[in-house]
Amino acid sequence: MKLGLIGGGNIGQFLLQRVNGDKVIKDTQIVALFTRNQSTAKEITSKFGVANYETMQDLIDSDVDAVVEAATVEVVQEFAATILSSGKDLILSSVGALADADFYSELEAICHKVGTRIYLPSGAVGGLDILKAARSNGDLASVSITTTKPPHALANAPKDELTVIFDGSATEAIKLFPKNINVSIILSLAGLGTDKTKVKIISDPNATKNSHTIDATGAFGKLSLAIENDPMPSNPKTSYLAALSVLATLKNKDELIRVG
Ligand SMILES: NC(=O)C1=CN([C@@H]2O[C@H](COP(=O)(O)OP(=O)(O)OC[C@H]3O[C@@H](n4cnc5c(N)ncnc54)[C@H](OP(=O)(O)O)[C@@H]3O)[C@@H](O)[C@H]2O)C=CC1
Ligand SMILES: O=C([O-])CC(=O)C(=O)O
Repeated sequence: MKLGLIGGGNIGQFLLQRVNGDKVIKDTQIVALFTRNQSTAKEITSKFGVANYETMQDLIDSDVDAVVEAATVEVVQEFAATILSSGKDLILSSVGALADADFYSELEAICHKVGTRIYLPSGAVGGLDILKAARSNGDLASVSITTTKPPHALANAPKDELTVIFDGSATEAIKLFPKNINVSIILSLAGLGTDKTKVKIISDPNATKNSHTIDATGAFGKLSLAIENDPMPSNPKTSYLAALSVLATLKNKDELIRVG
């Protein structure tokens, strides 16, 4: 499989190292890159042997089979429809873009018409299997997530005291923190939707990890899941697990026997 990559940052460079450098996925290579910073693009192209495209359309017109996004919510909003319409599958890191129900429906309609698929990795959290199973019978009653990060991993967070900087719905959370709370949208999509998924974001000056606590209730019983994520060294906002989950999605994309 030939992959195109959007975004040469933290997750993008991790994928380049594992897929192209270490060849961890048989018969799969990242062959094309579209990113913003052209000096980073030059370094990446010479280190990993990918072609750099200065416009998204040029990448779409290339012979890639699928496109992996590791950029921003805005980039997904701008380019997802064109990519899917061109017949290429899309694997997203910035899943927060799908919080907008109209945008979600628009992309779903394109996939239906063209026969393409969107893959949404679990990101920096887990428990999606439990939410999906509970929801399948209409028995999921509540879902909430509390995210705690150090102030330097959040936007405009107070530096010296533990502060709840957001308390509300996932719908509002992703608008205010598009680089921090994609996790609330993957939980919403697996569970009760963005309006009913409750989100709390805490800035903790003593935190060294990106922690997420997920609570859910329903006819199945009660879920309580706490994860303490090590941040990526190159971008403290992003947990290492988020990058691993994209790699796992690529590895499992065409699997014949599906787990979960
Ligand atoms: N689903 C989840 O659980 C998680 C999702 N994420 C999300 O994944 C995404 C990637 O994360 P990460 O790799 O850490 O982010 P980085 O900031 O490290 O990298 C983003 C890359 O995208 C590039 N970029 C930004 N804007 C554009 C644009 N308009 N056109 C082309 N390229 C662009 C940046 O270029 P430049 O160098 O010029 O800035 C940079 O190379 C983010 O949206 C993040 O919020 C992160 C963690 C968890
Ligand atoms: O990486 C994390 O811990 C969570 C994150 O940034 C996001 O969901 O956007």
